[in-house]
Amino acid sequence: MNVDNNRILKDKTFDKSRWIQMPRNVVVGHDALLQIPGIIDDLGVAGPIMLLSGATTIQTVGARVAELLQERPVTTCLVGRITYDEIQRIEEAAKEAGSVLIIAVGGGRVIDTAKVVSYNLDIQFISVPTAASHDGIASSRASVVTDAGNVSVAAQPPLAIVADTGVIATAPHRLLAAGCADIIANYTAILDWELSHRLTGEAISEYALTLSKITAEILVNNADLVSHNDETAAWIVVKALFSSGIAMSIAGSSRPASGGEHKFAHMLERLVPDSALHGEACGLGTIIGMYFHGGDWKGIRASLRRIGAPTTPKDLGISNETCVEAVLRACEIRPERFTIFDTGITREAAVAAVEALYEV
Ligand SMILES: NC(=O)C1=CN([C@@H]2O[C@H](COP(=O)(O)OP(=O)(O)OC[C@H]3O[C@@H](n4cnc5c(N)ncnc54)[C@H](OP(=O)(O)O)[C@@H]3O)[C@@H](O)[C@H]2O)C=CC1
Ligand SMILES: O=C(CO)COP(=O)(O)O
Ligand SMILES: [Zn+2]
Repeated sequence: MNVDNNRILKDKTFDKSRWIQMPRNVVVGHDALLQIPGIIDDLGVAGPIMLLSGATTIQTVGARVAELLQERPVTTCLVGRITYDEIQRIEEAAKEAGSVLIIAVGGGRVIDTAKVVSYNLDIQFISVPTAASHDGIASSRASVVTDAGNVSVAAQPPLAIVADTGVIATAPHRLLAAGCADIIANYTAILDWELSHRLTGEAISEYALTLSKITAEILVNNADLVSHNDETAAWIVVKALFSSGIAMSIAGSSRPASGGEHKFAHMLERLVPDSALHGEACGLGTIIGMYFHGGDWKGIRASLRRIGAPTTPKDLGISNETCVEAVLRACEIRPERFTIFDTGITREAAVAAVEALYEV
């Protein structure tokens, strides 16, 4: 059943209520894909299935999942950019096919699309990440691209997550490094949340905040283990992405994992679409955000470098000027979310921050 995570039920004695939705089955490990038919049976969902995937992932993992489901009625749909038009197109296809369950096999775009479509149609969905590239694997939020930039919308968390570490370990290392950067972003996301709490009185959830922070710390402590084509590395990163997603579900917002560094990343995506993976842009934003907070930005940069994530505009193939523009215009994204990027940064300060990225 879909719910508004922030629904407030008025009551005479206690006027606060929150409905937190969490995944029911989480299967992580080698050959976890093989568990999908059993998981569907365990969930007791019977009827037509919509298999959502991406243009690349359908050819490998999506095809394997389709084979595992060959006894069942399955409609396959490929997801492009996650916009409201695209969501509507997939909703229509799911309605036409009478789908009662969505299985999302792919990266963050595919999984976020399934979250919104399943929420709108009030049907269930299973998240099958093909890469550890983002922390939306488990969360009840989805990020949708609009003309005004990315918006974070309430959505349905997966009823089950199937993370096959064999699959994830063979994905390009760039995706794993981006997932790590999306977690490292939690450092500045929580600093921004605390800043907003102090300056604007915004409510914070200590549980969500602490979980988000510990998740980033554990990941950074294990950074040396994050190597390519290694299932242990896939394990470590998937656990962190799951944990960060749960922090968002507890908060009922992406606040614990998305602050100014994400606003910067969303603006960069708007200025130069597809120049970076989501996590890569967030990593760059985290160094810059930490620089403005006066924190250990060199430590953040060192962790990102160790993992193999980009740390300069040059690494991403974009100009310093574009990066400065993204710093200055990050405040246009989700203006209601107060962060260090919303404090009136001057062009001189933005240029200095971007130049500092190259310091040895
Ligand atoms: N809701 C939330 O809480 C969160 C949402 N997000 C969202 O997630 C998205 C970012 O996710 P991300 O995964 O980086 O981006 P994408 O979903 O765009 O995936 C990036 C690319 O990786 C490819 N890919 C995925 N898995 C594999 C694999 N095993 N082998 C080869 N290629 C593969 C995809 O292929 P294909 O063409 O098949 O798609 C795609 O081309 C953004 O839209 C972001 O806003 C991010 C964090 C949190
Ligand atoms: O990416 C996220 C957390 O990593 C959350 O997405 P938003 O920035 O769209 O809220
Ligand atoms: Zn993110």
